[in-house]
Amino acid sequence: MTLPPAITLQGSFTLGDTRLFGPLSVQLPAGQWTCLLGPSGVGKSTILRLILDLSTGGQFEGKIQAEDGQPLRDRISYMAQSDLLLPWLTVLENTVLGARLRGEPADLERARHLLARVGLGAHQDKTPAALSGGMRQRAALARALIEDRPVVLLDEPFSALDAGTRADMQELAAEVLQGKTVLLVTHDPAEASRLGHQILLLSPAEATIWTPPSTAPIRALDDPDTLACQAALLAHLRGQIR
Ligand SMILES: Nc1ncnc2c1ncn2[C@@H]1O[C@H](COP(=O)(O)OP(=O)(O)OP(=O)(O)O)[C@@H](O)[C@H]1O
Repeated sequence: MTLPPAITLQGSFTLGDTRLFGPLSVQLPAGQWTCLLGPSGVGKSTILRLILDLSTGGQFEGKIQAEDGQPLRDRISYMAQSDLLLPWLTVLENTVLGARLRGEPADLERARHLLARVGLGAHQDKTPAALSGGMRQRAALARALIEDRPVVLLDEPFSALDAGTRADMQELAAEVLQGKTVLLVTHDPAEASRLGHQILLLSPAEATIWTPPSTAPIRALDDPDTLACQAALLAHLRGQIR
């Protein structure tokens, strides 16, 4: 595996005749978690799709590059907002789908281990239709975590989970993805305050840096600085949409 690179995105994005965001500059530090927040529809998922070089329905003018100058293609693991599980495969088969699509041997032992860690050990032979929404999201998380890629893009990966499970999955993701360059889209100020080495607030005009707590992630849920960051961030976001 190559070392996790820093990534820069500079430019503007237009949908039809309307500029959605930019010109802006986003820097993702190497080997760190960046949490991206912003109002619904501002273009957070679009930024992930641009980094992935997937279709967006719009036009991007600018550049996206890894600091090491190497292509990002084949170095990214992605968890989309919808789970994208294949309905005819079991949970275990969905977890190793990436290897299967690449024609590589599947690491079933690691897949089973990760499924146990996300609480789906007893459900690995079921199809997605037999799972709840939160269980499907955890299956999609296991599929993203099993890919040993230096860059990881997560689009609201914990949004369907109950509070306790969400905290557990944040801790698991922080452990498994330690040292990788991670971009996490979230609407949750508590999540960003807990997980972010860097917190970015996206608006149509710019991406601004919100100062995270001075301690290293992952931070304790009851850490006073983390709670203060969460409260201040929420107040700011509420002010933005009023
Ligand atoms: N494939 C597409 N074709 C055309 N327009 C699209 C497409 N995908 C997204 N859009 C539009 O692009 C804009 C930004 O969408 P995007 O999903 O990036 O926002 P977001 O900030 O992630 O929103 P949310 O927080 O609600 O998930 C929205 O106006 C959306 O309707």
